[in-house]
Amino acid sequence: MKMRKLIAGNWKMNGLIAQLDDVEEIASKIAIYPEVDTALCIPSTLIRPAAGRFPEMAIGGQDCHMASSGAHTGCISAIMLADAGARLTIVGHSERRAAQGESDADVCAKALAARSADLSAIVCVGETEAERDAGQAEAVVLGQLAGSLPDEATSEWVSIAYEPVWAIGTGRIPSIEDVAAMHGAIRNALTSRFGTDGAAIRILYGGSMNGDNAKSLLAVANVDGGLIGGASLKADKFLPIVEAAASAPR
Ligand SMILES: O=C(CO)COP(=O)(O)O
Repeated sequence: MKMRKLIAGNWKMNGLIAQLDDVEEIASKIAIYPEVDTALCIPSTLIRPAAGRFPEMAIGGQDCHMASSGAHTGCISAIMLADAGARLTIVGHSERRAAQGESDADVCAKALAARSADLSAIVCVGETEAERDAGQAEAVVLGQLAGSLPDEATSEWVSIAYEPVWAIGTGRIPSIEDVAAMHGAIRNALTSRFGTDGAAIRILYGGSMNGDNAKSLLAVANVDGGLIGGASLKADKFLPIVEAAASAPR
């Protein structure tokens, strides 16, 4: 199925107010690529200033609590993200699954909380290196997908990000064949669970995507965009990925 590519940045715990100058550069150039959807998931402290200064950019959060409010010191709810001007949020990133012990059921509840606040959700899945070496990559990823995606998921508000844990921040990426196999397996799982709409849910690849490898990754069947960490922090590293998405087959 032909679909618009989505290139989303994940700044993680990086970025002070001065770094909004990079967002300004990105925001001023994305109009050159109207065929690509772009988003930046930035620290919560920057959402309000970024959304106010760059209304043309889709600004997002990187996590949300499953509850809308309450006694959860240090947490942020989806409705708070939306109130600050976010249009989307990442949920279930492997760094949170590992460091905060988030389960598939937690991620599922967070995705539903995002939906309730009218946010889109990027739901992340991905295997560790040990799991891949043991030949379990596909089973792990499909298991995470089954548990992390709510039955209410539709292509309107959900994207998947396949991020092999061992490819994040390492400069290593899977072979093109392995990317094709995993994205194909995810696509099959989506269509068997959600029918024709499952064919329209975007599946992003994440993990060391950069201006040099984006073109070949984005040409793979069922790679409908990218979730970009390190290379999203600087406009001159992020924009070449958007450009590669603009010229990639749809
Ligand atoms: O974790 C990632 C995006 O969510 C990927 O990070 P890198 O692009 O820095 O490898």
